Amino acid sequence: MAKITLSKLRHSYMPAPKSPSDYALKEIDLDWSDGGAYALLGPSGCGKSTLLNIISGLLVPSEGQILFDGQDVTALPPDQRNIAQVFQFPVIYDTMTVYDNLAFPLRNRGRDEDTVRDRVMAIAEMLEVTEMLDQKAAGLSPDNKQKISMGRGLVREDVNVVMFDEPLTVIDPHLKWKLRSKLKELHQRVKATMIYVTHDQTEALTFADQVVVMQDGEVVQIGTPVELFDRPAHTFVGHFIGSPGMNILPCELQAGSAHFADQPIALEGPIQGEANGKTEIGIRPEFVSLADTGLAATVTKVSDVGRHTVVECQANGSRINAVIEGAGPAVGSPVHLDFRRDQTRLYVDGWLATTPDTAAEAAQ
Ligand SMILES: Nc1ncnc2c1ncn2[C@@H]1O[C@H](COP(=O)(O)OP(=O)(O)OP(=O)(O)O)[C@@H](O)[C@H]1O
Repeated sequence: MAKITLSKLRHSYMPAPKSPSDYALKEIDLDWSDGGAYALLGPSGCGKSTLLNIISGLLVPSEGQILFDGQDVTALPPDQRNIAQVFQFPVIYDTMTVYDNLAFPLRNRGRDEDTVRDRVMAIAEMLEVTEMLDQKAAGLSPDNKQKISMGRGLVREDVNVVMFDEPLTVIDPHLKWKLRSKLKELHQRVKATMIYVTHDQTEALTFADQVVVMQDGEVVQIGTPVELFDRPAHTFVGHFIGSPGMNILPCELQAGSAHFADQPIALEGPIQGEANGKTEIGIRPEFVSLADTGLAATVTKVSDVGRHTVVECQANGSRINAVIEGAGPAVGSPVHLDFRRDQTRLYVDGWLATTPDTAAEAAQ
């Protein structure tokens, strides 16, 4: 396994790129540490496949370098990078048995049959497919075919990185959660460096220790699932992660305080920098509550989502979601909303601009 470094990486599909918008990947500097479980998360078109293809060697970046354990591999073709890849659709040989499919990557590299047997049996046991080893792959369900495809990616111990590209696309929704947790468990057992590419936040947050969130060719935040939820560095992360996502409200700054709908809104702490630009308040629905006083709003929708209720409100032309316990008020009711102060953040031009009030925290 290897540490992977992306240094000053940029890529444009255009022959003579000029402005930043001509680049599918804007400048990316990133370290993927040896043995880490990473997810690359972002909406369609943000540049995930471009980045994956650059790491695997299918694409040579317009600028910058890729290093494996400090060694420059930017110009190396895919077969010399020692990478395993699992794709959206199963890549297996239908006419071979499951055993031979799993053994293929090892036999291909000339491993002796004892080593092949040890590895295949270990991977089959981890994936719970031991009883299928003698079956022809052609007869397997799509889920099991994809499991074997994952097994082929994991069977070699000497790869630099295992990359998964939206691997659960073909999996039945009710089996997805099973394979998601299986992959997490597999990472803990095989301890390989793994990069999991997805546009699905649940998949990313279940699998990864560190999630790299991309938008429009840029990495906007790298963090643990908890960090991304607690302190989104950008409104995009706040909105993209969470269900429903963070409430983002336009606001004005007056003498250093944020005002929404002509009301002062207490922020978590001091504002860093000049705060020149578009100012917005960010607060997660989990920290908005219905109260006797506070921001006046009207309930527009109430959704019972199982463990809690999402109350959607309108205030001053903005939608504000609150997540509450128990039944919600009737649609059309006037309500007051209270924002938990230590969770109320300010964003300037999309980027987080407040820091926690350490004095208030210390007093708690
Ligand atoms: N071969 C290509 N030629 C020109 N433009 C491309 C090419 N491949 C991708 N792009 C553009 O580069 C940008 C990033 O695309 P990319 O496929 O990397 O995103 P993605 O996040 O993987 O999206 P998806 O999940 O839909 O595959 C997009 O604007 C896309 O249109």
